[in-house]
Amino acid sequence: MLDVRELCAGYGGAQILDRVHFHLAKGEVLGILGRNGAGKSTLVKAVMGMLPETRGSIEFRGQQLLGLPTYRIGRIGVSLVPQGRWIFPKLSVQQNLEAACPVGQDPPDVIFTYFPVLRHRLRQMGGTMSGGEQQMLAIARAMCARPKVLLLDEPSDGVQPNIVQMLGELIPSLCKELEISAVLVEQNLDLVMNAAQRWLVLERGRIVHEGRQTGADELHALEGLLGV
Ligand SMILES: Nc1ncnc2c1ncn2[C@@H]1O[C@H](COP(=O)(O)OP(=O)(O)OP(=O)(O)O)[C@@H](O)[C@H]1O
Repeated sequence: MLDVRELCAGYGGAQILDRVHFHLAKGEVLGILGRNGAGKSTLVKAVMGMLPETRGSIEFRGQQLLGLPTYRIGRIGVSLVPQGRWIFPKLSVQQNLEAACPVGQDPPDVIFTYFPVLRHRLRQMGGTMSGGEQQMLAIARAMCARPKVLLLDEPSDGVQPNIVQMLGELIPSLCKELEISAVLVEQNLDLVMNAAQRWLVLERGRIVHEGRQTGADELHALEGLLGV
């Protein structure tokens, strides 16, 4: 679904990502781990076409995304759930969802299958919802564009543990059932090991580790790399 090669990106002449390389298979959940400032958010922003200083190659089903504006990348089938959620706080849940739908389309019903709480909150202002509920809204909003690739940037941030556990079960089942592939950027090791089939560790903008086994050795290696 996504084939990223030699990706370099940064801000104002400062290079943050250094020749990042990965692929994402259909229906796969790929974790991206790393300490604060490692470049995780920069990676998803670069894929979304939000950073002008991006070089390398980002292919989505064989189509080059590099150089396309963000709205085109969204229309082609890649959706971002940004860190901090960025829902519209003064719009209702319904309006938040409608704002993300292609013109003339309603929010897909399937979002209420995965997030039934939203159906009962359609008139509530987004900003009055809890952190966990806002995260569900942010994921549901991204699904309104009917993406084939979801980029989830630290969905556990500011969310209580029971909802994080729920996300750990929901993300892989949603991807499997709807044939969506996901890049799951996280600092929460448990969430990544529960939800992802494979994970990469970024350190100062470079991939320094790739794992897929959930055993004690891998956990120990990840804890060392992440300093937890
Ligand atoms: N808009 C910006 N302008 C300049 N530098 C930036 C900007 N955004 C991020 N950076 C720098 O890029 C580096 C990587 O930041 P990034 O947000 O990608 O890290 P991260 O791994 O997502 O961290 P965290 O887990 O804390 O969110 C950091 O050194 C950060 O200070």
